[in-house]
Amino acid sequence: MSSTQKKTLLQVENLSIGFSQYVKGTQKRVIWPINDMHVDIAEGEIVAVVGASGSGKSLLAHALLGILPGNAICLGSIMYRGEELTDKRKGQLRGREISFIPQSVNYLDPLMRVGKQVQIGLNKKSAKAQQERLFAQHGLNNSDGRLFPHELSGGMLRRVLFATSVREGVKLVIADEPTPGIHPEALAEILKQLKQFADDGAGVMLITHDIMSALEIADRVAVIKDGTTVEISEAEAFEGNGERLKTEYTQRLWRALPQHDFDTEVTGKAVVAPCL
Ligand SMILES: Nc1ncnc2c1ncn2[C@@H]1O[C@H](COP(=O)(O)OP(=O)(O)OP(=O)(O)O)[C@@H](O)[C@H]1O
Ligand code: NI
Repeated sequence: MSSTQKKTLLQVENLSIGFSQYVKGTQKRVIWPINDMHVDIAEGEIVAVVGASGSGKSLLAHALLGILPGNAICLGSIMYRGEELTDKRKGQLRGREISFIPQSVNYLDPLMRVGKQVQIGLNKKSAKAQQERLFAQHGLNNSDGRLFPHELSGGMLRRVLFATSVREGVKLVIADEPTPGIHPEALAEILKQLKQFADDGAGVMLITHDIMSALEIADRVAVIKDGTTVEISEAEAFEGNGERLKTEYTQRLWRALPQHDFDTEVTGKAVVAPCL
């Protein structure tokens, strides 16, 4: 599906994020890990955001959710459903219309049973039943709900995190690396669920290192490098030798994936890969 056919849900333009830091004790300076980044998502569209570690993917997610640290400076324009996404609005929509699947399981409360955590934000009356349904859908046992985060495996915790994102009325899903530490079957299930969000009309931002998995469901791919957007291309452009990709950086990234080893042999040229 192309974004031109659908209504724009989210439009990020000229996003820069800086942190003021003290140097030499008292002198302050600002570093800018995100510089002039842009990305947009239409209703019902899945946009994968890929980029090397430290390129600024999580900061982008946190800026959209309004959960950047207090010393962060955020510039640029974030439009959501045609209106500026102010800090106040971010707070109102977070965990409701805008759903977040965080990168780290540390986002879970270590002192609260995981079942209870999944019930947060659900209608009080039906919360317990709905949580149990979500657990079943995510391959978790009913009895797991009584456990605390430290009593679950990494893979199980990721599934709990995922269950916290499924809320009625979700219009934008931001998933930050939802798949590491997950076995292939669960990976397929997560991709299927993200696809389901999109089929139900939500926009999905899928932040990941795993381009091949992302391409199974993504409509477009935004490539991030050093805090800026290098390229946004239709998922279909990621095929063959990557001739349809716009930048050399993305072409190198694509050709360096393990699946494309044979290309190096055919051309006899060594591919210098930007690492993901
Ligand atoms: N609170 C902070 N203060 C200063 N710099 C920060 C802060 N948070 C993040 N950064 C810097 O911003 C850059 C981008 O970080 P970010 O976590 O967004 O990367 P990422 O693309 O999500 O990486 P990964 O794939 O490893 O999760 C990094 O260089 C990081 O050091
Ligand atoms: Ni990250």
